[in-house]
Amino acid sequence: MEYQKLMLEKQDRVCLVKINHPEALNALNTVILQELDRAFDEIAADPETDVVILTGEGRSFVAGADIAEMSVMKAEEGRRFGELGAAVFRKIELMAKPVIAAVNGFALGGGCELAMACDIRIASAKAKFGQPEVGLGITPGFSGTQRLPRLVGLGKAKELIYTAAVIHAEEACRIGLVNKVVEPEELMNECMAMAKTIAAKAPLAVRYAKEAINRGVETDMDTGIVIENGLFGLCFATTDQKEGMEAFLWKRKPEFKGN
Ligand SMILES: C/C=C/C(=O)SCCNC(=O)CCNC(=O)[C@H](O)C(C)(C)COP(=O)(O)OP(=O)(O)OC[C@H]1O[C@@H](n2cnc3c(N)ncnc32)[C@H](O)[C@@H]1OP(=O)(O)O
Repeated sequence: MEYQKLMLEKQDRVCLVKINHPEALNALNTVILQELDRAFDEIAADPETDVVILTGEGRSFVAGADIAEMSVMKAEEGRRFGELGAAVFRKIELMAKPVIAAVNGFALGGGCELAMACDIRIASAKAKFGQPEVGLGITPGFSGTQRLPRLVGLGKAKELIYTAAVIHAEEACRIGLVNKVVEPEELMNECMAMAKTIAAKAPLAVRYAKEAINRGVETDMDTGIVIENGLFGLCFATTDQKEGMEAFLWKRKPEFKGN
């Protein structure tokens, strides 16, 4: 499919999605949000992709939602813009295939929210994170008020959102907002290595694990355990479960087929 503001590249069952609007530090406008929506539908249906890496072109991951576009919005338009971003990010979060955010620079406002919708965040040592919205007269609007407390805890999330503080990658890692910080020149290698490690595992088992974790954290423990039981059981209907266990018992490498 054709995209104006995204670049998609596939390699070894990994799809790299790059937001390509560097002249505005990859600020998210309506066109980019709609293209992300379309791209993630395409990737979800692509039998050749098991893992996704999401990053930004140039010196920024995403410096937020497009302030110029938002500056002229009235209440109803603002609400609809928030709903669009929230829906696209939820699609990314719930997509069966794991998504790694390769945070190469600014991840502010909608950019931090986009990174949080991904499963795993690996950051360049140069990356900066924050929810600066209250300094613009708005709240976070692409689900940051919901995902940040779940990732870093209530007190830290409130501090970051109320003060609009911008923090460095190391601090983001210390508080649990990112998984790992690497030197800028190592970022894509590191993300690709992790993506390939995941892609070498049984794809359906990885997808069921993602579903169990995602649905489990949104419910109580007993319901979460029931969800896990169901998905664990489904694994035994796959040929990859037979292959994985047979390979272990015969002391050989498994060859997963994704079914
Ligand atoms: C629901 C979600 C809501 C939100 O996300 S609200 C937005 C939250 N984000 C922010 O508040 C960050 C806004 N951007 C900045 O504060 C600064 O940028 C940076 C600190 C990230 C970088 O500063 P520097 O290195 O001096 O670059 P530069 O000259 O400010 O930016 C280069 C070009 O990028 C445009 N740009 C940057 N961020 C945005 C944005 N979020 N929306 C629209 N445009 C943006 C600028 O205006 C400029 O453009 P030009 O060269 O034409 O002057």
